Amino acid sequence: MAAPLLSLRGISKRYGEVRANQAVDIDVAPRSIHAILGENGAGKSTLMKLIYGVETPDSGEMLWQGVPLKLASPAAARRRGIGMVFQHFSLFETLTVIENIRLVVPGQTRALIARIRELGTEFGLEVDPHAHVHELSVGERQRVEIIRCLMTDPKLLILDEPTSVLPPQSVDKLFDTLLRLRDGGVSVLFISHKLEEIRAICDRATILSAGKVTGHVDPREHDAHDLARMMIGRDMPEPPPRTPSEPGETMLELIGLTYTPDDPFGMPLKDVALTLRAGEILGIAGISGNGQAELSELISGEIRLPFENREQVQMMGEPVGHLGPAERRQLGFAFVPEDRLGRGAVQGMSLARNSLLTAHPLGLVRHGLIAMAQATEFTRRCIADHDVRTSGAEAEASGLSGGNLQKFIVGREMMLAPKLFFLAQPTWGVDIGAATAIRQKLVALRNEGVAILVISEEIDELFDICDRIQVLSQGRLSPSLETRETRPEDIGRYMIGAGAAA
Ligand SMILES: Nc1ncnc2c1ncn2[C@@H]1O[C@H](COP(=O)(O)OP(=O)(O)OP(=O)(O)O)[C@@H](O)[C@H]1O
Repeated sequence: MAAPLLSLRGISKRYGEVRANQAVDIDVAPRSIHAILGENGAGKSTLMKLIYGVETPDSGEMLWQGVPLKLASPAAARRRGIGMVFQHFSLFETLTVIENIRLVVPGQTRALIARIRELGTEFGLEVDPHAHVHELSVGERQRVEIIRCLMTDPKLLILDEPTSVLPPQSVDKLFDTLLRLRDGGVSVLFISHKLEEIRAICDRATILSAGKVTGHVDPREHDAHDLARMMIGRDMPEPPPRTPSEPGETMLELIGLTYTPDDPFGMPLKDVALTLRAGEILGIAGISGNGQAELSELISGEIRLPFENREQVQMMGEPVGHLGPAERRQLGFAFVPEDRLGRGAVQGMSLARNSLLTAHPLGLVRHGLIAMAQATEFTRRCIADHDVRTSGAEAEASGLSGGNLQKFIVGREMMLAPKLFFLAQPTWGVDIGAATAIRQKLVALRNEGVAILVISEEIDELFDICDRIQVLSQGRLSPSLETRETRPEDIGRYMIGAGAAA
């Protein structure tokens, strides 16, 4: 390989007892797309934070074009030519594209606009500099983030799970951009759990396991099964078995649900109808931003309807549209929100205290006082049964890797033994082994008679586990489609609002 652009030698980083990176050696070649693969908690994000100057290594050396590199901050990394696009975007919605860019990139507005257009044409990142960010799709927002990085002429661009937020059409467009960037002389470091994507565009892949490098491979020479085996140390798990079942009583019903959000950037829902019975899994397909957030909040009770419209949402046969989340939970409803940091868990609290948030009715509070021993015991069981990799019940939620926190939240809600279980993006950021485990558990619950509603952008996931699928597009819900009689293209047609075809 040509002299590396970036070399890591013996890089280690600990958080307390956790050795997040141990003696990591990696060479990133110039003009390459280099994947970092590994299970949840393997240390991928930590490594990227070290390279971008968010954290400093405890030991080891980084070399940039052969010269030792010490970074005190992300600003220092950017000055050296290292840029990073985070999973959670950092744009101001009420400002325009150019206003957002001007906040971090110096220069005259006219020259900046010309440069935005130039980069857009060169790398397939077309976006209107005068558009307000709230008007843009997720794919377009990501383009703005990438353009903003490119304005500082980076030689290395780091992308942390860039495709997890994108609909399929935008993924292809992003890959086209990354290939053009590579051909234009930029190297890309790319974290993803999607092995097929890695095979499609990466020249090299480094596999991390428990903080250590366990291999460097050319991903094009291995199939997804091979890569999974290297990553998780065993064969790729089988998709969950779905046994035929006779659906039981209706557990959730939405009847003519129409709702206009207060938020001017929200998506109104129009005449949404669905029925979910005990012993079935219903999937809601579609791209976020088409009413998913509003629908989730109306089902969870975070948004309440006026009393006179309460019949539009029914749970276990009762009208609940006017009730809040706690009252709905009392009926046997459990809920995993899409936003695990803002609403699923409180970052600054221990896992045991996070258990209390929703599991308090299971004897974790007695006579109005927290029963800490019970909360700890509940949390230990959740950690053990759901393979949450953490130091224990006292660990703070903020110290868990993204995928492990997701496993904890899903596990906590499953332990409530709900009759009606609703999950939004249940395996977002979860590695392939753990995602299959979650899907298997959902199917097992369905076989036991639980009614399960899943909102997901991952069509494969919905086809794996759902009995029926409905598509949410522009605030309208399609009719119910039997999964076994439906093809992904049928879902795609509803996603773009085209409806059924012969
Ligand atoms: N700020 C922190 N405090 C304590 N522990 C941390 C902190 N950040 C990361 N860790 C721990 O370091 C390990 C590596 O975490 P990291 O986020 O790098 O994993 P990852 O491979 O990116 O995982 P995922 O795929 O789930 O995002 C995990 O055990 C995590 O709990």
